[in-house]
Amino acid sequence: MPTVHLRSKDSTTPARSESAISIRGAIKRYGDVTAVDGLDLEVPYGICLGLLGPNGAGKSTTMRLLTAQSRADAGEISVLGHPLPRESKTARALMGVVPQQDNLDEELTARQNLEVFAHLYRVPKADRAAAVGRALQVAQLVDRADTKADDLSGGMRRRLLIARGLVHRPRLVLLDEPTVGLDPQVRQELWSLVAALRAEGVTTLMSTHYIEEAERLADECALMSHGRVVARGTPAALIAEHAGTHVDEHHGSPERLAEIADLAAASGIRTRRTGPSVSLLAAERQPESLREKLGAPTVTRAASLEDVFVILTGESVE
Ligand SMILES: Nc1ncnc2c1ncn2[C@@H]1O[C@H](COP(=O)(O)OP(=O)(O)OP(=O)(O)O)[C@@H](O)[C@H]1O
Repeated sequence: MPTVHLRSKDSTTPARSESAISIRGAIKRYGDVTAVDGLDLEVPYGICLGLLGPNGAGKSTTMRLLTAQSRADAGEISVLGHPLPRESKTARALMGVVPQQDNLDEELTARQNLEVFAHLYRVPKADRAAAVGRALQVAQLVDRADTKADDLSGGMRRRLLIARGLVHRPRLVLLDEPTVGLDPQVRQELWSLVAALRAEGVTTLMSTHYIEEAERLADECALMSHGRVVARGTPAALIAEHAGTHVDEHHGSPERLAEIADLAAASGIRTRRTGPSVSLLAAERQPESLREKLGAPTVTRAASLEDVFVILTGESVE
């Protein structure tokens, strides 16, 4: 990964807000569906916050509210100190947005795609060539600058999409499911790109339903379920609070597993079903009496963010 400078040079003039993003009590309804349901979210400057949640949790809707593509039915939202929707134009010009859907112009080359956005983001004419050159470097597409987007591989297009959102060196970047549907190798490449942003101190809000992605890249995670944040903290803190230090997995017949789950619940120990086993979270907290009734677990393993995700959202993971 080349050393690239992604952060805005104008960071000497930070907005006078405490958070890069502030969402208070936001509600967004689509007919009978409440996609965002009283959402509170503060993103301090300089961190990468992972917005983690299952499909339908409201992550994309939250992103759309922040880019003012959607208007909240209630609540207060401000981005880089600019209240939305009143100052959405200013806010949009200051942030970089990387959408979930690939919306590159396929007829244009990589360079031309970046030029169009440098223009849209009002990069001064004299600086545009340098901005585009830097973005090509970020995307590692210097050699493919004159290739039409249509002829780039899936991974190259994703990198271009991210670099396009960075062409004006924004202080805040919104990444909506940056690696959804990509193969593991391409995902790894994009992770280095996001890690570079983080190292540069660019504030990043990244929605994802890949737990590993959040665990690797995010300083903090906000776990979203049914339109609101149900837990927030560093991955380590979330694991310690909700899943303890270790998990006991018990295998057995379906009847035995149901019995184990009932016994654990009666002792206030949370469980999750994983295929042919039942897992006791924070197993170190189980009383001796329960341990005696259950016998030795089949496997004992370290608690993970996946355990937290499953227990708090009630969803399984891919
Ligand atoms: N334009 C829309 N019209 C109607 N319902 C919508 C619309 N956009 C989102 N929804 C609904 O709002 C809820 C939240 O959707 P949203 O796309 O924000 O979730 P998500 O967490 O981003 O999930 P995914 O990972 O699948 O994108 C879902 O029930 C979805 O069907």
